[in-house]
Amino acid sequence: MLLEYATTLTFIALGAIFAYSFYAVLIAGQLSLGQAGFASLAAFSAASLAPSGTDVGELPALLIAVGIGMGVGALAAVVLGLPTMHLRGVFLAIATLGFAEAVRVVLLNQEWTGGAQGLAVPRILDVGTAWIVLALVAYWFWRMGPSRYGRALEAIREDELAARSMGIDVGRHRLSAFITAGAVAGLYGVLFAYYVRLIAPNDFDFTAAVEGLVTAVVGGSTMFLGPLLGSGFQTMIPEIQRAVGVEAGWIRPFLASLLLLVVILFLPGGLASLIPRRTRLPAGLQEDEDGGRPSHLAARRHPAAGETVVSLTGLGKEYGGVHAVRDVDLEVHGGEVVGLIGPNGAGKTTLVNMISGLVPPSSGSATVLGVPVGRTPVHRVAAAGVSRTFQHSKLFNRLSALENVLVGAHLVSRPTFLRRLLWLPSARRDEQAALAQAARCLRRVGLADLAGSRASALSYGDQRRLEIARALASEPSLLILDEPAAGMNRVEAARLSDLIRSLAADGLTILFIEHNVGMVLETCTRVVVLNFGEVIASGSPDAIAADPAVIEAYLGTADDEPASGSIAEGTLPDPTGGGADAAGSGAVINVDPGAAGTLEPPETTPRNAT
Ligand SMILES: Nc1ncnc2c1ncn2[C@@H]1O[C@H](COP(=O)(O)OP(=O)(O)OP(=O)(O)O)[C@@H](O)[C@H]1O
Repeated sequence: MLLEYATTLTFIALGAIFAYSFYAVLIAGQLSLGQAGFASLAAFSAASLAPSGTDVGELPALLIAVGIGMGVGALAAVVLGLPTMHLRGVFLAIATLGFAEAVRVVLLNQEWTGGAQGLAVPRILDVGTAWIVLALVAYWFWRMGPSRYGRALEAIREDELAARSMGIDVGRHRLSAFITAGAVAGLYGVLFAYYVRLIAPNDFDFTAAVEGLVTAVVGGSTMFLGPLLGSGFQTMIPEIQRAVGVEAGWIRPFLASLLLLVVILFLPGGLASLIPRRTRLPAGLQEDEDGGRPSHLAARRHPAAGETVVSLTGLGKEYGGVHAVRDVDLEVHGGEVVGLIGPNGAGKTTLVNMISGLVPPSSGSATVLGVPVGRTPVHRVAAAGVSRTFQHSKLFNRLSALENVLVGAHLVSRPTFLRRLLWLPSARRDEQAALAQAARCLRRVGLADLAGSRASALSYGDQRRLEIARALASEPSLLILDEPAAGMNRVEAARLSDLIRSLAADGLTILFIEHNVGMVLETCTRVVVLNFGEVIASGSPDAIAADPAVIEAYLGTADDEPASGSIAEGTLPDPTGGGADAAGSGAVINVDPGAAGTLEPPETTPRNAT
């Protein structure tokens, strides 16, 4: 019975292994078509270099061939990956496709490959071995998924900028995913060669690459079983045709294309997304008491009170002719809660983007926690102890709230993937510590009940709190919050104010932008006011509330329309001078009478990308 279907079963296994080489990069959000080239180089190298089965025995010959093939595939991926890893989306697909086509044409014109005639290879692979290898590959990706490395790849796929800000070295992770893809494609090439008996460069052409990609996409790139489901489905179509007596050759590609269309339109996560994804919640997650910092996490030394955390000298940023920030001198010290306020377009977000390393300054210098920002990659600034939230939530939408916060703990948790492969108890201990840390942060912002919910399914206010929990998980020394209360109601904003004060009491230094001036005055130890990119005032909340320059920036000069309101009470008019219409032009400030320390429901305004 099994033998009757041996060929079909072997091709399901081979197709799935090839699809895993696409899955390896799709999981990190990369679209590559170079796998056909890796497989082809691996197949011909192994077939030419590996000893024959008659000399060393069939299994050793196959193992040596697999070793050569995976090595060649991985090496080719390094060579191709180094110059192309900065490319995104379709550009990476085109570059890698170009590589695969170049490999095909070169191999087609070589004598040692047999050219278009191909190269004879002994059949050593059988169905059992093919499935054992597939099981090993699937095991690799299964164990990788919930590891620190696997979660980092998923985070990169969901939002690369946010992943960088969590301390993930995106370039290194993308390259390692690409090398894995090369090795797995090489493995496929060798197994294919040692099964089909005759390989030709045209077996690894554009159609083969697209078929591998389609199999991975149809199966699903968010769950390790996806490639297997995709390959099973694709390979079974002709078998089903045969069983029902319809032999037309066009049916398989037609159904495969139709399925691809259906998956892309209605099932973006592929067939695997039909399998419910469970997020394991750590024991005690729902408990109210705060269990303290898990001892397995890497420790971080926070600056003492009064120590310089941020030092900006003559910092400026110019976009074309627009001076978003000009000549800012600012020091922030350990334990301070500094509020950054100013009218729309004053340069607040640009300033914090420079402090967190996202935007390089055009002039001046900035040192944050001892790191010179501007010359330091974002993930290194994060590693120095800077953590942030964004003006527009940048959550990992397809991950659960808990998984989002686990990614936030990337910097303080230990790598677990290789130890997970071996089921070492220490990996489990480290995972438990990371889970406990994530649970602690979720509890701190009041989201423990929603730990298993997808980030995208949360309310706007909860998403903002989740971003704060994610930022806290790395145990930062400097926490930067960009409009954290946007979208929160009054009660939530008041709770947020309490949270910020309690974080400061724990020794965190906090810098936050907020349009709710009342809340800023109530929460901060110092307020810095920006207008037209320049610092126009800096001082205690009381001093700022009475500062004539600040009042002028918000209320306008004597020549302007008279406007009523008080900074101290947080009852300021819109500084852009707009009414309801001005919302469309970016106006937002809490103008609710008597709303000191509170916020109105969200006013939607056009914002920067970050
Ligand atoms: N990437 C960019 N390219 C060009 N101009 C930019 C860019 N980012 C910001 N600017 C400009 O720089 C100025 C300051 O913008 P920024 O977003 O920093 O102000 P903001 O005080 O944060 O405003 P808001 O309160 O509306 O968020 C604005 O004039 C804006 O148009």
